[in-house]
Amino acid sequence: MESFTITSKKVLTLVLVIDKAKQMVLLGYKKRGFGAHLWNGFGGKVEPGETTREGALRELEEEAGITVKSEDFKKAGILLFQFENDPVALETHVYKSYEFQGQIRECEEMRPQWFAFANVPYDQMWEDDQIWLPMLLNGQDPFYGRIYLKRKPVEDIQEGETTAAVNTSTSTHVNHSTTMTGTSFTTAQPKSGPFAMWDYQLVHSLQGVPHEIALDGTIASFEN
Ligand SMILES: CNc1ncnc2c1ncn2[C@@H]1O[C@H](COP(=O)(O)OP(=O)(O)OP(=O)(O)O)[C@@H](O)[C@H]1O
Repeated sequence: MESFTITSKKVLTLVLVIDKAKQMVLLGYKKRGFGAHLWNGFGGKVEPGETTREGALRELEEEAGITVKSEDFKKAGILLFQFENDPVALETHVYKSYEFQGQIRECEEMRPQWFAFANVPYDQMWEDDQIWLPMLLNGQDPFYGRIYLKRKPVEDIQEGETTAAVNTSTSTHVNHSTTMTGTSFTTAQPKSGPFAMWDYQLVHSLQGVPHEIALDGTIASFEN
């Protein structure tokens, strides 16, 4: 795991708005920047002086034009993305809401669209989304974990690439402990995006959501 050693992290947010009655989730097509041409939740970097909650609500308003009342806005998980040969990890705080106010609108960065739970475009999303988003949609949150990604060879990220099925024969590593041990699966072939998921450790937590994941993966405290 030498090539996945990290020395610092950036704090990011990711927001999923869900229509429970219609069993649909609001995603955004990222038009530019990191993760361009992929569907994802709404979010971005947390600014100095902002809490992750405030940052998540601001990004949702900027990118989808909608607001969520504080009491409806729930922390669903925290994910530490580690990239091969990159000492800076991305600590992503995931939030969810079943309610929202305002008019959904497109912006320069994101094009929002509702998807039925059964039609989420996982083949046009970050590979890790297919691991944790079903958990969030099925109410198996909160969760936390680490996800390891490798940069794809350039020839694999050309348009029209064939997408090999991900090996899901081993079960997803979801348990009720607070440790993050065990390996789940390694993708046979990269799917979408500039990075391929290499490995992950994901835990369905009964204690709430960790405040943060330390660089060595340890968890100090939880919030509810
Ligand atoms: C590696 N696997 C991943 N899987 C799922 N989601 C991922 C992700 N890696 C990053 N993300 C999300 O992508 C957004 C990037 O945000 P990003 O555009 O960089 O931030 P922000 O809008 O502040 O950027 P600008 O400052 O406008 O450039 C942000 O929500 C972040 O959580």
